[in-house]
Amino acid sequence: MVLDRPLRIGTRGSPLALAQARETAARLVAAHPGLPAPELVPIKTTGDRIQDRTLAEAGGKGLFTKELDEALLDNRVDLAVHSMKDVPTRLCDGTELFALLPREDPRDAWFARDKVSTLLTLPAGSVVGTASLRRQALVLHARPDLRVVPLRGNVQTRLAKLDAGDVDATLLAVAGLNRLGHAELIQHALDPTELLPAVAQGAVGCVARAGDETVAALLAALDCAATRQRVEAERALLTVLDGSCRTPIAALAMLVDGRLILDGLVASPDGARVFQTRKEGPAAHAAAIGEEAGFALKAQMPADLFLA
Ligand SMILES: NCc1[nH]cc(CCC(=O)O)c1CC(=O)O
Repeated sequence: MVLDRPLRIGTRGSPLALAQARETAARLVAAHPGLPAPELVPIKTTGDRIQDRTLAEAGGKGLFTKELDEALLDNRVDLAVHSMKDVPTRLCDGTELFALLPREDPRDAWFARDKVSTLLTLPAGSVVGTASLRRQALVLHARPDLRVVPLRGNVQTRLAKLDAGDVDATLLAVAGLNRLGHAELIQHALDPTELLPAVAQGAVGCVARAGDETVAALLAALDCAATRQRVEAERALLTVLDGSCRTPIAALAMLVDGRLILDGLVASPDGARVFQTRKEGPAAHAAAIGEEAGFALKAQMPADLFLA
């Protein structure tokens, strides 16, 4: 398939978003020899503008996707590249998810200012910086004696704040550091049994206009089936729980010999209460396994957890 003009790829302007968009462009060109080099179109989203409060405080869904959806629907871009972690379970009407790139490492990476302390050995009373309610809840669950304060900004900003002594430790997605070419900065990756990742962490998705057959066909070559099954299961769990920014939810699906194993968790923001489930089945039933896990969590959790 050959297009006579460059594809316009909508992306946020952060270094990580640009790296993901560049990877998508490179994969498109590799899959479709003769395709004109795609053009990157950086677009600022509401999530990029909010710097004075955490996103949970700001509320609302699609803080990192809305302006990219608008650009798609206005025909200013042909596709948008997203961290799937930031994409609401219900996509914007008129858009469709056409490809998931091969998933990166889904785990969270740990950074201590002293470069030796771990989540378990950090001195009592130490301050962990994170704006993620999930990371906050799971850190406090493991270590109720630590303090969690909001820490926002892109990867570089947060690591600079750690160096400057604003906090004693922080967490970032391993995937982000790997995709930025900074794997060497990772002190260690937290095991999912210790800190279960966010739904779709490490997955990158390509969204385009529903019914755009040309772009759909170009993106079909990029879709990773294993990633799709894992992300489908995790997002089905999230859909059942109607995940809002205010509820710490975590899920991770793994594939083993054609079977999908899904771990899911909900917690109170203070980490005092954690509810977990594990469901498994044939990988082809990914969505059903996700729903089953979601309902199992819903059955365990007290209603006030959603309001906490
Ligand atoms: N909410 C911000 C965000 N969205 C995706 C990633 C990392 C990359 C990924 O999970 O794919 C990050 C930063 C982080 O959590 O450290």
